[in-house]
Amino acid sequence: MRGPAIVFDNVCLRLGGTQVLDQVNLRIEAGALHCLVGPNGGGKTSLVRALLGQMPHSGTIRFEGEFTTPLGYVPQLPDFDRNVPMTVNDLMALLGQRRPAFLGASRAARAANDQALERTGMAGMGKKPFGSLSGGQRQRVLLAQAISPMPWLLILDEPTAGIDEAGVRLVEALVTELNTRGVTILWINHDLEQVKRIAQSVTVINQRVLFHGPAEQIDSRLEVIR
Ligand SMILES: Nc1ncnc2c1ncn2[C@@H]1O[C@H](COP(=O)(O)OP(=O)(O)OP(=O)(O)O)[C@@H](O)[C@H]1O
Repeated sequence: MRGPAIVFDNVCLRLGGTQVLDQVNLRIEAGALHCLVGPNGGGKTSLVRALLGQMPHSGTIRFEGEFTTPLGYVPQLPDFDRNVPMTVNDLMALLGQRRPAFLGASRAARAANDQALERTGMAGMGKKPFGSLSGGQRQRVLLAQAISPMPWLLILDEPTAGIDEAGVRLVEALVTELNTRGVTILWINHDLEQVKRIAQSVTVINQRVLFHGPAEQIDSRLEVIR
C-alpha cells in the first residue's frame, strides 16, 4: 500500500493585500518523500495549510489513491505557555482522538502513543508536563503525535528546527523508514544539505513554483532560492 499523490491545480491565495500563492500547479507523487523549500514568507506553510483546509484559496487541491487513515501533521513549533498543566500524554490524547480529552486516551491509543514516543526518542516522558520540555523535546512530541496512528500522508513543517544532531538523525531515519513503507511525505525544509540527503523530489516556491524536480538537481538551481 502507498500513500496518496497530492495534486495542486492553479492554487491562488491572497491574504489582506498580499498575494501569498499565485497559480501554483504541482503534483507530488504517491509514496514520494518530497521537500518544499524557498525563502521566508514564500508561502510554504500557507500551501500546506490550504491543503489541510485551514486557508481559503481558489483552485483545487486533491488526493489521488488510497487514503484510509487520518493524515499526520507536525506544525512549526507553536508558542506554548509553559504553565499550562498538561502532560505529554494529555496533549497526545487531546490531539489524537475525538472523545473528550478529560477521559484521556483509550487503552489502544495509549499503547500507540507510547510506541510513537519511543520511536521519537521520548520513551517514558508521557507523564512529564509538556511545558517542562525543551523546544527540541516538544518538537519530538509533536512528531510522535503525528505518527500515532501511522498515517499514509505525513506533513512536516520544519520538524528538525531546534533539534540536536542526534535528534535530527533520529527524525531523518524515522521519516525515511515510514517513506520506505509507502507513506507519502511532504516536508517543508530550509536545510538544503538535508534535502539532498533524504528527499527524492523537491519544489522551490516563492509565491509561484520556481522549480520542481529531482532533489539532486537542487544545487544547479540555487539561484531560484535566493
Ligand atoms: N494568517 C495570516 N494573515 C496574514 N498574512 C499571513 C498569514 N499567514 C501567512 N501570512 C503571510 O503570507 C506570506 C507567506 O507566509 P508563509 O508562512 O506561508 O511563508 P513560509 O514560506 O512558510 O515562510 P517561513 O519560511 O518563514 O516559515 C507571508 O507574507 C505572511 O506574512
